Amino acid sequence: MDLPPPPIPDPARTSLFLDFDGTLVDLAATPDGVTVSPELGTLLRRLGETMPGRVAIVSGRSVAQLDAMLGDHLTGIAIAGSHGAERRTPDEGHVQPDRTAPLERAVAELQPYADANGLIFEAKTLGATLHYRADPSREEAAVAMAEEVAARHGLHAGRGKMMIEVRLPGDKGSALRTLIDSAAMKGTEPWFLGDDVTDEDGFAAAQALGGAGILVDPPRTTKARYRLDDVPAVHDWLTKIANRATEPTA
Ligand SMILES: O=P(O)(O)OC[C@H]1O[C@H](O[C@H]2O[C@H](CO)[C@@H](O)[C@H](O)[C@H]2O)[C@H](O)[C@@H](O)[C@@H]1O
Repeated sequence: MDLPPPPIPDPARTSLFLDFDGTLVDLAATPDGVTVSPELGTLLRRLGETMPGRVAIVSGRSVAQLDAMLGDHLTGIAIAGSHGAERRTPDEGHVQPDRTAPLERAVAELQPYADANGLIFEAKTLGATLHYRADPSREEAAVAMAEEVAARHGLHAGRGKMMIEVRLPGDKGSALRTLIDSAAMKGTEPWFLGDDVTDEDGFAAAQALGGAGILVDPPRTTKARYRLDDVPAVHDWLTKIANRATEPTA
C-alpha cells in the first residue's frame, strides 16, 4: 500500500532532518557528479534563516564533503555527517572522532581492491566507500570484500544505493536523537526525509519522538509514514514550509 504525501507542518514547532544524496540532490553516476542548483542553495538559505538552528542535514557524506558542495548555503544549518559519526552544531561546533589505525589499515586494503576491480573508491573523513553503480555485477564480490575487511578491523560495514562503506560506527537515528537535544531544536517535532536504507533509522527515531519520517523513493517497505516521489517534490514541500514560516501571523 502506498503512503500519503506529507502535510505541511508548523515550522515554528518543527525541526527538519534532511538526507542529502537522493533527497536534496538527484543521484548521479559518480560521487562527485551531483549538482547543487542555485535554487537549492537559495532554499537552504531561506530555511536556515526562517528556522534558525532547526534544520539539519544528516548524511553519509562527511562534513568536509558537504562543506565543499554546499558552502555558504549551510549558514544556520546543523550537520550530522558520516552517518552521524561526526556533527557540527551551533551549540557545540564540530565534534569529530579521530581516524583510527584500524581504519587506516582497512582503507589501505580497500583502495587497491577497488582499483583492480573496476569500482569507484571514495575516500571519506571517517571511512571509505566502494561504488559499483557503473557495473552492478561487481556487487556481490565488493560487499563480501568490504564486510570481511570491516569485520577483521572491528569497523562497521554499511550498504546503500549501489555501494558499500567501511567506516567508524554511527547511524542516523542516533544523530537525530543527539541533535534534537540542541537548544534550538529541543521540544520540537522532528521530521526526517530520506531515500536510502540508512535513512530508516532516522524515520524510526523521528516517529518515536512524535514527528514523522518521509520516504523519498518509489513505494517500498519502510518505517516512514509519508512518501514523496523525488527530489523536485522534496524541494516543493520544503518551499511550502519556508513560505509558511514567513507568512504574517493573524
Ligand atoms: O546519506 P546520504 O546523504 O544519502 O549519502 C549516502 C551516500 O551518498 C553518496 O552515494 C550515493 O550518491 C552517489 C551520487 O549520486 C551515487 O553515485 C551512489 O550510487 C549513491 O550511493 C556518497 O557518495 C556516499 O559517500 C554517501 O554515503
